[in-house]
Amino acid sequence: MVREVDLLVAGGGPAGCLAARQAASLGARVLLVEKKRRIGALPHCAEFVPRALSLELDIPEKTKVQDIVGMESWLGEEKHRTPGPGWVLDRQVFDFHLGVMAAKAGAEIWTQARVQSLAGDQAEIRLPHGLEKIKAKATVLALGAGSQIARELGVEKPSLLTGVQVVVPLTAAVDRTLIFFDPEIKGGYGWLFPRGDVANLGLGCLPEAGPVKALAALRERMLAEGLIKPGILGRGGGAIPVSGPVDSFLKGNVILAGDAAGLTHPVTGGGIPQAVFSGQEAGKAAVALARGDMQEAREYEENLRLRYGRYLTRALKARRLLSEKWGVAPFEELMKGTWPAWAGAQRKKAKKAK
Ligand SMILES: Cc1cc2nc3c(=O)[nH]c(=O)nc-3n(C[C@H](O)[C@H](O)[C@H](O)COP(=O)(O)OP(=O)(O)OC[C@H]3O[C@@H](n4cnc5c(N)ncnc54)[C@H](O)[C@@H]3O)c2cc1C
Repeated sequence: MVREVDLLVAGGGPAGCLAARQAASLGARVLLVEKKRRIGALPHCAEFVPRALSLELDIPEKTKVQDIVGMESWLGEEKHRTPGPGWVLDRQVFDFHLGVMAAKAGAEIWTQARVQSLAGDQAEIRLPHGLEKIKAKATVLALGAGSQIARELGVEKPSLLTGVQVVVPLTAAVDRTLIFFDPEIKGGYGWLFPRGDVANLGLGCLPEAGPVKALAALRERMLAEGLIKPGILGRGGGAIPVSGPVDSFLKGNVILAGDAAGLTHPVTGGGIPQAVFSGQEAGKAAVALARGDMQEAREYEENLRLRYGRYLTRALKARRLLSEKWGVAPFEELMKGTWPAWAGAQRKKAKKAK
């Protein structure tokens, strides 16, 4: 038997959950499918979000584990302190909370449900008890970075950095995100994002640059600096897309959102705010698409470009510096447009110096 819905949402990360919530709250019959056992189970993430995200989404206190006052970037021996307030979240709690919001709005959620194929309005979902066939008027594709299903729809494979991360005990409280640029971390950077007594210590770099070895070296450095204690409480990692937005966010009756749409920042690897924005917008657009309103559905592309076009274009330029000129890229060039607050602070400093 084929199950019919208005909207199929593929993937239960932030983009998928918010698309499902938005569409369900507009009255659509929504089915969200997630391959993991639980929404929010072990997301690959350093878990930092800027405070500005709260303008778009109510972020409950229970999802925040650490207040962040700013950022400290290490470039060799140089250290730059810049503004950049935000929070380190507990992504497991955060993503689950978004799933609950979607369910409360009326979306039906299936876990341990893997999208096996997607063609036109037909999808096959692999569940523990067998295969389910779904007929959907529209689909939101929010399967994260580099999915095979996206490729089958004609989405080009993005360039991916390999992200690796460990959870380590801190020696003392830290209230900033620490960022490390180092020639050993080729094509990317390292991070230490505090979360109470522990921190997410990780890096993203070119896969061929030996991410595991580079992370071991970074951990040794942090131990030598006295920032962390010995021991590893957890390990994780994942792919970080860094080639920018896909050529089209609409593929027939499929709408791409979040990492699947290539919205991750090509230098910082940050993608939660873009997943939140695009998920909500994709939910609205998918409802329009399901009732055959192409005009409104196309506004999705326009909204994404208006909101993130310039930001991501500038970041792509910085990414090129990171890939091509690594080792000689001046810090200020690298950072241009990457963290706007940083740029603002530098401008003020330069004015004062004059
Ligand atoms: C190591 C690392 C650190 C990061 N740190 C940060 C950070 O500090 N701040 C930040 O803003 N961003 C960070 N990011 C990026 C951030 O995690 C993503 O941008 C964000 O999760 C994107 O949300 P999404 O909903 O698009 O995709 P995802 O969160 O990846 O969700 C996709 C979902 O689809 C599911 N799925 C995949 N295939 C299938 C299938 N066939 N069938 C059913 N379900 C499927 C997956 O299980 C997953 O739950 C980091 C990424 C990595 C890898």
